[in-house]
This record gives sequence, C-alpha cells and structure tokens, in this order.
Amino acid sequence: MDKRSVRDLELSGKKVLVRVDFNVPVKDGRVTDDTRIRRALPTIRHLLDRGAKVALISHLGRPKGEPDPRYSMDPVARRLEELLGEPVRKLDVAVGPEVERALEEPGRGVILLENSRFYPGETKNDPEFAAALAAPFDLYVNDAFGAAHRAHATTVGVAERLPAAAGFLLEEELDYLDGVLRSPERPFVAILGGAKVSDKLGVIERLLEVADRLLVGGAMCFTFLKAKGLGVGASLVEDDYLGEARRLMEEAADRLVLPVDVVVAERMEEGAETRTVGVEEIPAGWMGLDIGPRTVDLFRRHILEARTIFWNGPMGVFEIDAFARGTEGVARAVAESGATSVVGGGDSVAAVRKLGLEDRMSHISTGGGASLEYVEGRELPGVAVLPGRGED
Ligand SMILES: Nc1ncnc2c1ncn2[C@@H]1O[C@H](COP(=O)(O)OP(=O)(O)O)[C@@H](O)[C@H]1O
Ligand SMILES: O=C(OP(=O)(O)O)[C@H](O)COP(=O)(O)O
Ligand SMILES: [Mg+2]
Repeated sequence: MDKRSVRDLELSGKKVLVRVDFNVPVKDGRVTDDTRIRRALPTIRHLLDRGAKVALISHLGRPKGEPDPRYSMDPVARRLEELLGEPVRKLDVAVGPEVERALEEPGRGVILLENSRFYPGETKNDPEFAAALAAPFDLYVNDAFGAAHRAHATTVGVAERLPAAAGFLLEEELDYLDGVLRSPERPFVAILGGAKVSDKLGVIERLLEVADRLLVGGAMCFTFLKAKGLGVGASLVEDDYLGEARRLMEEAADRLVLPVDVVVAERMEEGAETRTVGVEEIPAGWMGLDIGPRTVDLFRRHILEARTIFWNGPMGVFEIDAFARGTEGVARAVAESGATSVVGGGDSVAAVRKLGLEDRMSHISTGGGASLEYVEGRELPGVAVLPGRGED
C-alpha cells in the first residue's frame, strides 16, 4: 500500500486519535463477536509501546444522531480491556473539554470515546464536528477498514484536519484484497446476503461484471424475487430498487443465481412457527428469513466449482437457530471448496466463527460493505483521504 503508515509516524508524547471499527454484535450488554476488536490490537499496542497517548473512536449500530443507551460503547470498553490487558477509560462523550482532560491524565492505557453516531455531524461529515473531534489531538490514524467506505467525520473530516496515517489492519486488509480479488482465479463466485439491502443493492452492478456467478440470499434476494413478479409476503424489500433489479436480472441472467426455496415465519423470533416453501409460494404476511435446503444444494454446486470466492452477508437470520441452516450450508460449502475464500462483514464473520469454520477460510475481512466496494474497484473515501508516503 502506498499510503503513509502508522509505522512512519513519530509517536512519543503525541496525542493520537484512532478511528477503529468496533461496530460489533452486542447482546444483553455483552459483545458476542470480538473479531473487530482483536484485529485492531496491533495498532493500539504499537502506539502505546511508543509512548503515544491514545484515544479510540468508533460508531456502533445506527443510532439517529443523538445519545441512545442501546448503542453505548460500554460493552465494547469491557471487552477491549480484557483483550488489551491495559486499563480502558470509557468517556460518555466524543468531543469537548472532557476529552482534553482525559488526555492530560498520566498513566498507561487507552481512552475509548462514545459512539460517534450519537452526534448528527458524524454521518454528514459536518466541518464543525470534524474540527471538534480533531482539536485535542496531534495525529490521526485510521484502522477502521470496515467503515472506510463511509465519508463521515471520523473517517474523512478528521483526516483532513490532522496529520494522518493508515493503521496495520487497514493496510493488511487492502494488501490482501488487492492480491486476491483484483485479478481472481476463475471461476470467481460472489455470494451476497445480509440485511443492508439498500446499501448493497446499489453497488452490485459492478460485481456482476467482475464475478462469474453471483449467488444472492439473505434479505437481499426478496427485492429480486418481487421484481420477478413473485409475492414475497412481509419479507424485507427495497421498492425503490425494483426497476434496477429487473434490469440486472435481464442483463446478467446467466450469472445471477437466486433462491428456489426459502424458510418463512410470521415473526422474526426464537420459537416462531416456520415453513419451508418454494419462492412462488410465500404466504401473505409471512417473512422470508433464510434460504431453503434446495437453494443450499444449488448454491453449493456453484461454490464447489469456484477457484475464488467472495462472501458478504449471512443467508438468513443466523442469530436465531431456526434461520441459521442456510448460512451454515453455504459456510460448509465454502470451507470444503478448496477455493481462495474471502469472507467479509461484521455479521458474516460472526456467523463463520460461531460455526467454528474461521480457520477454513483464506481471509476473514473485518469489512462487509467496505470489501464489497473495494472488490468492485471503487475508491474508499476513508483510504483516499489519507496522504501517500512522503506527502504532507
Ligand atoms: N432474510 C432476512 N431478513 C432479515 N434479516 C436478514 C435476513 N437474512 C439475513 N439477515 C440479517 O442480516 C444481518 C447482517 O447483514 P449485514 O450487516 O449486511 O452483513 P455483514 O455484517 O456480514 O456485512 C444479520 O444480522 C442477519 O440476521
Ligand atoms: O458493520 C459494518 O459494515 P458490514 O455490516 O457491511 O460489515 C461497518 O461498521 C459499517 O457500518 P454501517 O453500514 O452502519 O456504516
Ligand atoms: Mg453487519
């Protein structure tokens, strides 16, 4: 990578703001998958070992620009402290005099700032908010690969206001994805699922050009099924995208593979009554929450032919056992394929780890949307803004 690295910085005595992606799954006040925290540790330790004063900032979930206790970083602080083995001082704010005071306190350890999305200026990349974030610091390091596709205040605005560099995780992710996915061994099979339908449908056009096959499951597939004229009940659908979905299906009919059966339920809950139905038979009022067994077989056949696999987004609501079998079937097929495999995304990685198949993948990427956009050859705003080696 040709960006300035954290390795190139003079760090002793410096106050450093580090953007991490600690947008991790949390249940009942506990972090259920700590991959993103563990992967940021090398950068944090490097900074501490060289005498920097470190404050970390991340978003968590999608709160609406104001404090919301459901998305507090408190559970993350507890897990980070266990993993880092150093004190973590969690603040309830991300800007202001409290941050300045905390940075003046002596002793080792790190500061964890509150959720950046508790401020409306974050997602708008508001200049005033970015200036307030930058004010107490000497340097900025971006190690948040998973958020690098967002042009927000903590990923872009602060980088424009402080001497900036890439962290080790950001470097490692870009180097790996460059090597494997920009010139993939073929057949190259992409698998897409998950819940961020509007975000990800908007960027798959290029993926259909790059990949030999695109297998679509998760909440994603219902927009395509509806665009085909099928009834999808109460499944998640992006109505604004139906025309585009129809066009993509016409242009890429041979490459786009959709489910043939799905698991449906009336409620997205543990213990809900479920049915497995063909995609033409989704009952009104029922939601598609997983791909069905015939779809797993179909996807499996494509996966076993692949030499390179890129997978982002679970095939169903894997957090609930009744809707986890599609994701499990796909994960097992990827593990058995012998292909070079990249699995990306906070939730996809959590699913693969839950199944104990992490070591069977070639690369576990901490970014879903970010890796998807990178694979397509898009420039990631959080990377583009960082200076090159030797630049100011
Ligand atoms: N059919 C579906 N309906 C609703 N939610 C779904 C469906 N399939 C998968 N999901 C949800 O998608 C979420 C993950 O989506 P996303 O964030 O896009 O993936 P990743 O973090 O891997 O990039 C999971 O929490 C899962 O429960
Ligand atoms: O979890 C993330 O992306 P992912 O779900 O695609 O892995 C990132 O933290 C970005 O979060 P966002 O999609 O709310 O901006
Ligand atoms: Mg996610």
